[in-house]
Amino acid sequence: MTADPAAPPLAVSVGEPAGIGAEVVAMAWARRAVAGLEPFYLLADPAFVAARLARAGIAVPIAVVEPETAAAQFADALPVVAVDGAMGDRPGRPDPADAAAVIAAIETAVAHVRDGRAGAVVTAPIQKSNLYAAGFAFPGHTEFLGAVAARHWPGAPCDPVMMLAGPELSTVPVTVHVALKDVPRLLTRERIVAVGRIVAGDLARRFGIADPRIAVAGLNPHAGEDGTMGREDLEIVGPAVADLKALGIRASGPYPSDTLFHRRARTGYDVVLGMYHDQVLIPVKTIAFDETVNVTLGLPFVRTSPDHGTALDIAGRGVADPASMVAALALAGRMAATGRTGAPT
Ligand SMILES: NC(=O)c1ccc[n+]([C@@H]2O[C@H](COP(=O)([O-])OP(=O)(O)OC[C@H]3O[C@@H](n4cnc5c(N)ncnc54)[C@H](O)[C@@H]3O)[C@@H](O)[C@H]2O)c1
Ligand SMILES: N[C@H](C(=O)O)[C@H](O)COP(=O)(O)O
Repeated sequence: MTADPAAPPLAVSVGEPAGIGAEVVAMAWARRAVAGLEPFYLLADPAFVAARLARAGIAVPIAVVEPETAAAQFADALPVVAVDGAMGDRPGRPDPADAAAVIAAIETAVAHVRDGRAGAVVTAPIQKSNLYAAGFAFPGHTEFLGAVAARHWPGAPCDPVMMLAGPELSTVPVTVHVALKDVPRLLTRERIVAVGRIVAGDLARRFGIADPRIAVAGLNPHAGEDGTMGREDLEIVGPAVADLKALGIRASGPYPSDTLFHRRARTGYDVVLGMYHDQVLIPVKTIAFDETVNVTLGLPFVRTSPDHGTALDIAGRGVADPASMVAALALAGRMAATGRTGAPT
């Protein structure tokens, strides 16, 4: 892909300051040329970023900028746009005092895209429990971004759908950040169809897969074994697959999920729609933890994220692998370019 010099840079929210976010963003910047990354800037407290990079021994210069001057600085330094609020350099020790600035970074990234100052949002991981402790009312970025988008793009479709996109496997959970015991209650024919439609539409529009093959995983062992191991696959998942087919979408299933992810099975579809988080995030992270990207479909803007979390256990040491952040930045750049030109790159 050739970078468009007129394209706005990508806005990257720093995520949990006690985690590895700032470190993997700086290390991704160091790989910008070899990875062919579009210009990006980090939304954070600049004093925190400087302190963390020094502590971690990451020799990346930073430049405090506005979004409009980020691209010009990108060759020489990691551009940092200051957010409201301070962030503490406490590796491995999240503090609810940082939560307001962490949330402000995410909100600001979206506002910058809305205003045309940024081309896409890339988020470094948040420590969900730390934000909850400070009153954050959303299970994760995915749900929060849906609410922020609805505010900034009134009337536009905003139904966030999580997709984990890896080099060999891409998966979508229909239910996301909910307790396993609540999944059967939350699983409806209508919701499976709604998610399937968003996946089919966005894979065509944003990924250039014109008629994506969607394999739908069953909820129960052996997809219910004809109703003997749970009736949801007969009564909810199966009818939803039929509805998707009736809409002209190339959906199939429900399939037993234990045999849906091996190498040969993976040649038969473009994406798996699963019924709950771990059913489809375990295989994708097991196959390619370092390269997989979390993409939010169903929004009026592009958002990507690495697939890993805050990695509190290794924060502050400069040893985190930035590969998934590099992949998230690269994918956001490609998706933003597709949005500008209408053609997948
Ligand atoms: N996008 C996001 O905001 C996001 C994504 C996933 C998890 N999380 C959050 O992160 C927190 C911690 O989650 P977790 O412990 O389940 O998963 P985790 O991904 O943070 O860590 C799991 C293991 O993988 C290692 N690891 C993670 N990323 C690494 C990297 N880049 N290089 C080297 N090793 C790496 C960690 O050291 C740890 O041993 C939770 O609050 C969770 O909700 C946030
Ligand atoms: N469910 C994601 C995962 O395990 O990788 C992660 O929690 C990120 O979710 P958000 O992007 O919604 O924060």
